[in-house]
Amino acid sequence: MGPMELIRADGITFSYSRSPVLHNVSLSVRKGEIVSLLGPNGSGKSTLLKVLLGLYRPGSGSVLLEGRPISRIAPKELAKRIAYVPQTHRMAFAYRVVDVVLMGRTPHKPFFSRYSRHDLDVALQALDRLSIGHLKDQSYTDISGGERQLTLIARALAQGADILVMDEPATSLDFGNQVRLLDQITGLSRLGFTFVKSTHFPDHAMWIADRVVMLQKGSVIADGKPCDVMNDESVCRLYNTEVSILKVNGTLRTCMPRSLITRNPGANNGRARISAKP
Ligand SMILES: Nc1ncnc2c1ncn2[C@@H]1O[C@H](COP(=O)(O)OP(=O)(O)OP(=O)(O)O)[C@@H](O)[C@H]1O
Repeated sequence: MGPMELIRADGITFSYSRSPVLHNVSLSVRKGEIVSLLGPNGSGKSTLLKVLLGLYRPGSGSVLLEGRPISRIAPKELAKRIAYVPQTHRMAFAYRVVDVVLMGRTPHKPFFSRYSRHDLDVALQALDRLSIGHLKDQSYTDISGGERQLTLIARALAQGADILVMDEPATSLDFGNQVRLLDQITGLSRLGFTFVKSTHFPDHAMWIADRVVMLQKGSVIADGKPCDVMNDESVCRLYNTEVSILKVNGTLRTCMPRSLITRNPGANNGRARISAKP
C-alpha cells in the first residue's frame, strides 16, 4: 500500500444468492480523495459500498484499511474510522438534531453509560462545522432533506470517522441543497476527510470527484480522474443513452443529453459555447 492509501479492495467477488453481483472488483482510496462510484441501477454500487464498510463479507478478495483486513477490525474501532452516511431518511421518532448527532458518539462510550459533556461538545462542534448549529434543538423530522443530510454527515464527524461512505447522498435533495452538499464534501476533503460515494449524477462526479470508478454489471470498467475516464463514449456506454460532455469556461464540464443538444442550435458535441448570461 502507498503511504496515502487508506482503503484497498482486491479481487472482490460477492453474491447474494447464486450469481455474483460483484466480479473481481479492485479499487484503492487515498486519504482526502473524493471517489465517486458511477453505474446504472443494479450495477452493484450499494453492494460494493457495504463490502468496503465491512458490512458484507466478500466471497473472495480482501478489503484492507491501512493494510489491515477490515474483517479483523473490531466494529467499535472500525466505526471510529469509517462512517456510513445513508440517503436522507425520515426517522420514526422525533429526535432532536443534536440527539441524532450524539448517536455518532456510541462507539466512544461504554454500552450502558450516558453521553458525557465531551460527547455533547463534539456533537455541537460537528453541527457548527457544517453550519447547522442553529438547528440543534429542532426535531429531525421537521428539518429539510438537505438539513437532514448535513445532520447525518455531522453524526459521522462526531463518530470520529475520517472516511465517509455515502450512498447516493444527493438523490432526494433539491438543486440548492445538492450544491450545498457538494460544497461541504469538497470543504471536508480539503481538511483531509475521505469520501467514497455513489451517485446517479455524472455532473456531480465531474464537478467534485478526484476519482471516478465506473461499475457495470458488477465489474469495474473504468477507474481514474474524471477528466481521463469520463467522455462521451464512456458515459454513453455506461448508461446506454446518448450524451455529450460539454466544456464550460474551458475547464469545467457538464453532461447533456445529445437529443437536447441537437434540438438546440449553437450546441454540438462538446464544442458548445455556454454563455454566462441567459
Ligand atoms: N439484499 C439483496 N438480496 C438479493 N439481491 C440483492 C440485494 N440487494 C441488491 N441485490 C441485487 O444485487 C444487484 C446490485 O444491487 P445494488 O443495490 O448493489 O446496485 P446499485 O448499483 O446500488 O443499484 P441502484 O443504483 O439501483 O441503487 C442487483 O441486481 C440487485 O437486485
